[in-house]
Amino acid sequence: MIRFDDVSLTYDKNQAPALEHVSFNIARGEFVFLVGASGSGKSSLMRLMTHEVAPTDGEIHVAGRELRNMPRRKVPSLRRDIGVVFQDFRLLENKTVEENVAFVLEILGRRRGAIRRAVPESLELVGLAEKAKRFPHELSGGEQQRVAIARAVVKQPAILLADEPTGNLDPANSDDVVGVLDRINRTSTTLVMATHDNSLVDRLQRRVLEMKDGRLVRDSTGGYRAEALEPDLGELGTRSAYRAAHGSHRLEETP
Ligand SMILES: Nc1ncnc2c1ncn2[C@@H]1O[C@H](COP(=O)(O)OP(=O)(O)OP(=O)(O)O)[C@@H](O)[C@H]1O
Repeated sequence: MIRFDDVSLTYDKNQAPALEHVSFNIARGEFVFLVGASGSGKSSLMRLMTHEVAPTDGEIHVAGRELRNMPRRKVPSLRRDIGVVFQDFRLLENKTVEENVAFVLEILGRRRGAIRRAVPESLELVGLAEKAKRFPHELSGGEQQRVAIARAVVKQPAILLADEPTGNLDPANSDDVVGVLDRINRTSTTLVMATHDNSLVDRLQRRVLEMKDGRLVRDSTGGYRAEALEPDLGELGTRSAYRAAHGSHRLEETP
């Protein structure tokens, strides 16, 4: 689903490379932690995945596309397949929870009926169906992050990138957010989460990619390998699994 082959990235020729000779392969449905000190290159990896920046060297494949030679006009289609969540939530303060989530689909030009169905499903997935009419400032940090997650997954992306999603949250809210990410991963969404929270990484026992000074220094695979559990069904498989999960996950499972 995400493959890096000997990827290097230099932002500025007068500075050391941000990434050097990075290679890994993330299969469909995996949950991968990206760890490493500040400045080690975690965000740069994510920026390469969304084609916000292009590699200086090496090849990147994301959701069946080779990014290095990808024409600019194909970038929106790549980004439809990727949801992104940031540390600072980035919600629109003058819109309600449901309007924040609907906005993504409006921009994508989805029909009103489809939006009316998708938004409550997405809010239910993150356990916030009953807060649809609230404004962001009326929610806790953890709830705001869960709205941001609902917004990221409402378009049913194959991949969800979370860059320090618990960085601004206390332990209880962090647990809620990680519980939601874990649930989303179980709908076959490939999940990559950058974090500084070692206790969380230890607890979840998933694959860890560790960066140091722009190099990949550790790739440990946890107990769960999605490709061993499920055949690769392509996009259709992802969507149907997502819908099946929407039907089966109820609010009482919400942490
Ligand atoms: N837009 C940019 N222009 C120039 N250098 C950059 C740019 N973005 C990042 N860098 C440099 O690239 C290196 C990797 O930064 P990156 O943001 O990927 O690290 P990080 O591991 O995500 O750090 P943090 O945990 O603090 O978010 C750093 O040396 C940083 O200064």
